[in-house]
Amino acid sequence: MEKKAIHFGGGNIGRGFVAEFLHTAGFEVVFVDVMDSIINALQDTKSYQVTEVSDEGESTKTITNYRAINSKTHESDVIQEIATASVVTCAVGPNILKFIAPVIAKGIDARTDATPLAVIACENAIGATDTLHQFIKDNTAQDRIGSMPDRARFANSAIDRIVPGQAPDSGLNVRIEKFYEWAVESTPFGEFGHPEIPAIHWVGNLEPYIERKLFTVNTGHATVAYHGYHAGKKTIAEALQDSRIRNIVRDVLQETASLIIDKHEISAAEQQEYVETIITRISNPYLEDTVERVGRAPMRKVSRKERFIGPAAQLAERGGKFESLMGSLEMALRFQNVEGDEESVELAKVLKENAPADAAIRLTGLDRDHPLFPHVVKVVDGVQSDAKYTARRE
Ligand SMILES: NC(=O)c1ccc[n+]([C@@H]2O[C@H](COP(=O)([O-])OP(=O)(O)OC[C@H]3O[C@@H](n4cnc5c(N)ncnc54)[C@H](O)[C@@H]3O)[C@@H](O)[C@H]2O)c1
Ligand SMILES: O=P(O)(O)OC[C@@H](O)[C@@H](O)[C@H](O)[C@H](O)CO
Repeated sequence: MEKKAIHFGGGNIGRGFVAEFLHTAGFEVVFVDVMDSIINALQDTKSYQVTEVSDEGESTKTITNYRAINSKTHESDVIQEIATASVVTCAVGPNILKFIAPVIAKGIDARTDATPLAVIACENAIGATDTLHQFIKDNTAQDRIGSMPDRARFANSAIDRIVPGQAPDSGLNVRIEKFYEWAVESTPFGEFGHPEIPAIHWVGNLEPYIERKLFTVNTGHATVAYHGYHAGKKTIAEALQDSRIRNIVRDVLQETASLIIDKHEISAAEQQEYVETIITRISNPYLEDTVERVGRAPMRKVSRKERFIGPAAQLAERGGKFESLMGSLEMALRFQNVEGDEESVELAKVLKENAPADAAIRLTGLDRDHPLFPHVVKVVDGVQSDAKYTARRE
């Protein structure tokens, strides 16, 4: 029987990463999305192309063997597909997990197969599958929760590949970088074993992988985006041509490197090599990745476990340096009222309506007695007091 995977989110990383590797592993991929244009395009085509772009040139793969369902209008079809699939993945954004959980819960509940479904959330967030799992439990009858491991197993993942926004005329085709890394926990599958997906690096302990990725790739990327946005740069590659921004990124990544080396027993030389690879990757001029895409959703990005506060809080607890991370935080807080970015509008409102300490708590989730807290309050106060922003507060 053909293996079937249900993938939520037919966007950039969904089509350009997850579906590509599921397809290569021999799965039929059933995309689930809520956007009519994507569903219609997937239903009307038999293939799309994924093109890797680098200074070595371009290389194109054709993705076939997929279907697509709109969960807004065809929920019972999605439940049926999940009930008979081997894998469920998603790449919808961490804030959307609560919305996809009810239908996944119903699909899991309807399963009769002896092998549990493998559920892997592919989001930029620590413990995204755990978060989804909790939402699924919240949507499952109490007397069915104990036996859920017979029907589904949940594994966290760390996913890395830069997929920028695509040109408006590109249709379903995706231009991406060549590099990729997909690390997934193997232990949740127990005696059943993990699904066979060659692109996945199966690991016993995911924490070093996800922290290293989020606190290097995404901390660096977001730092360039926010500093670049304020310097009037259009793309990440353009921002990195500015030596001031390049130096800032290096300083920030030195701070997070000290945490990663200290906490995860990764050698200084290995981390240095990783940092150099990341700087080269995000400098890739062929990707045309905009500062708005990389800076998107600033409230998520300044939250407790995320790319700035996550490492800075741990560094503060360990007596490490985090000044440059506070500089990135400041620039993130100035990413306000950006067209098309709802969180940037909400961020402006929170900063306008709250005293510094209250805004700091609301935005970062830090406790008042955390050693990082006074430093964050100072940054918030500085942004609120800035003449440009004071005008908006009155
Ligand atoms: N783009 C990258 O470089 C990259 C790399 C690694 C990880 N990620 C992560 O992958 C996730 C998706 O990012 P992206 O860049 O592909 O974003 P995207 O906006 O291109 O894709 C998200 C997709 O999810 C769909 N969606 C929204 N609500 C939904 C719902 N309720 N049910 C089903 N589908 C729904 C959207 O319609 C869209 O097609 C994010 O968590 C991001 O951090 C992105
Ligand atoms: O997807 P976000 O909004 O969490 O972060 C924006 C980018 O940093 C991100 O999408 C990277 O391109 C990706 O994480 C690279 O693996």
